[in-house]
Amino acid sequence: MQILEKAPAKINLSLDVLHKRPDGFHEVEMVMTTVDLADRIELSLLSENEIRVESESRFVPNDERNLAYRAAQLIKNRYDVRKGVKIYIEKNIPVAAGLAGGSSDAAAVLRGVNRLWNLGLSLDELAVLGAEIGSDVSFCVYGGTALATGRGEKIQSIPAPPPCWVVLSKPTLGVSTQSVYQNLDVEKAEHPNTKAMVAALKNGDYREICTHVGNTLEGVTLEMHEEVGQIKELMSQAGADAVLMSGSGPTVFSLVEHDARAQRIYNSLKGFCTEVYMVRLLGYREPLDK
Ligand SMILES: C[C@@](CO)(OP(=O)(O)O)[C@H](O)COP(=O)(O)OP(=O)(O)OC[C@H]1O[C@@H](n2ccc(N)nc2=O)[C@H](O)[C@@H]1O
Ligand SMILES: Nc1ncnc2c1ncn2[C@@H]1O[C@H](COP(=O)(O)OP(=O)(O)O)[C@@H](O)[C@H]1O
Repeated sequence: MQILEKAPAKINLSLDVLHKRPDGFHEVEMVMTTVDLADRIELSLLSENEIRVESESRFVPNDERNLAYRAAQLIKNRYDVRKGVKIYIEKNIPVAAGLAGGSSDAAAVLRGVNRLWNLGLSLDELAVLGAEIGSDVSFCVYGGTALATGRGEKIQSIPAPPPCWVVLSKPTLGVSTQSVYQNLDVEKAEHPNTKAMVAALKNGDYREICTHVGNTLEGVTLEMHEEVGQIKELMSQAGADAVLMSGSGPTVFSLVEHDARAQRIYNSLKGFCTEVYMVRLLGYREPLDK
């Protein structure tokens, strides 16, 4: 028996950091949405009682360091499952990019082993488990568009943005989420208007969505890596409707309504960095088990 799960990347349409908490994490308000750039996860039963991870990507560890491995291990231990699983990861999402690739793989494994091992858990139950793996995993369990609060694990579904193109561009450097949060000065940083973003989504108002994109972490990563600013500049010059860094970066995305303009932005970025993608928003909760 083989199970396939699509593990899509996310972008943060807005990301506000409110304050640092006593547990070391930061309290956030994030509006997140999935895009059609996805890893493909294949799960199959193993005759041995073990977890095996395989991938052709040289950036992905094949042991406990892999979030997909940890997801299988967590659910196996919690529900005392005495069966094995082979997890094959076709890696298409850039790694350490601010696109939650690892978190989405972990979420896909939670959904997938739930089916493979006939555990009958709900998405809400999987999302609670996901929070033990990482702050972004709960959102990735559901996909779609949501307001994420707490340290990112409290999820409220909201309407998807109107259809548009998303052009993503990642400079050839990785960013550690932990170091970006460590270097953030919450008082001095810029803060987006989360309420206005949520209202824009509820109203299906594309222009207002573009007006209210914002990311409190952007200034920190911009300060560390000038390439991020250069990509932002190129995208704006090429006519993007909105330009923002996703998560802790370094990937920058633009939202674009018109096909020809999206293609122009894609082409102009291709001359600047190798990892450029032009994709559609997924945005809504699609059945993720294709
Ligand atoms: C910034 C965001 C925005 O979506 O995404 P990425 O840039 O990683 O994609 C997330 O908040 C990242 O979520 P995730 O990558 O799951 O983070 P975790 O593994 O839980 O935490 C990594 C480290 O980031 C810091 N951290 C994370 C989340 C949070 N709300 N406050 C924090 O201070 C902590 O130092 C933690 O040790
Ligand atoms: N399945 C996985 N895919 C990608 N990265 C993974 C995975 N499992 C663990 N990692 C590790 O997690 C770190 C962050 O990866 P990723 O989720 O791609 O970034 P981000 O949190 O910035 O979106 C990387 O250092 C990577 O080695």
